Amino acid sequence: MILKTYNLSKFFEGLRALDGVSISVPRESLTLIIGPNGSGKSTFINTVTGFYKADGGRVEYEGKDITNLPPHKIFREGIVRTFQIPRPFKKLTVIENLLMPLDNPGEQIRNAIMKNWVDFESEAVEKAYEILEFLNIDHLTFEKSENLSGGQLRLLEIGKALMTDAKLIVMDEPLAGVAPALAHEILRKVKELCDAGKTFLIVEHRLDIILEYADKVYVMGNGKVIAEGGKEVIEKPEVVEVYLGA
Ligand SMILES: Nc1ncnc2c1ncn2[C@@H]1O[C@H](COP(=O)(O)OP(=O)(O)OP(=O)(O)O)[C@@H](O)[C@H]1O
Repeated sequence: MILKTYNLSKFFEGLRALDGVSISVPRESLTLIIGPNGSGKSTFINTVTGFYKADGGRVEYEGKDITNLPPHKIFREGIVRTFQIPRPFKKLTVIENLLMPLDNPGEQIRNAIMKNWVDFESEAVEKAYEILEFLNIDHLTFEKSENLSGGQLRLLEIGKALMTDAKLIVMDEPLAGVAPALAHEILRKVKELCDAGKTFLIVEHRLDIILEYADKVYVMGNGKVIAEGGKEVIEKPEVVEVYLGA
């Protein structure tokens, strides 16, 4: 297991947003977290990646306790979180956005704006081109990000995550606003990346599209894990019930 949580809890003014969540994320796989609105999925991801402080429990990454480390330290351990709302710098091109590091953008933003390409290491530039090719968006290399479709923006987000060399990529609703054909393409790329050594932890609502790609599924309800298993887990009565009740 690359990531494990033990009884992870997070309270908001008495509300148990996470109520003792224990999950295990197998290496080089796609682990999916589903559940109705407000069940705690985003809170879970935010707590694992250090954006929220846990009120109880433990997070282990590669066997190391990373509970409540600040986000930049968790990032350095090898976990990258892509955001629910893609936020590339709109006026910059795709390649410029890729060359912008996720952890410490300050100096590099200036370089990109000033077009100081020489300041980018040629190794990074080469890697960016390889990633664009792999993601089939190399025709957009010099396109301004504001001209990208929802799905293309998600691919750019994945590209940014790949630039970091993180082993675990955490995504919140990567298919929101993405047309079905491109959504499937994104997921096929995710699976290829799993085969190449990456691990994905994904929160997603579009079960009709994503379920067939999931290696492991956790279902949340009211801040707890109410079911886990393969894709057939959604047929369990307790899962149907939690969705109906929501
Ligand atoms: N920063 C916050 N402050 C107060 N309450 C919060 C905060 N973040 C989340 N909550 C509450 O915690 C509960 C779980 O919310 P969370 O966003 O984790 O659910 P979710 O499963 O991701 O929902 P959705 O699918 O709608 O994104 C909700 O009741 C929500 O209102």
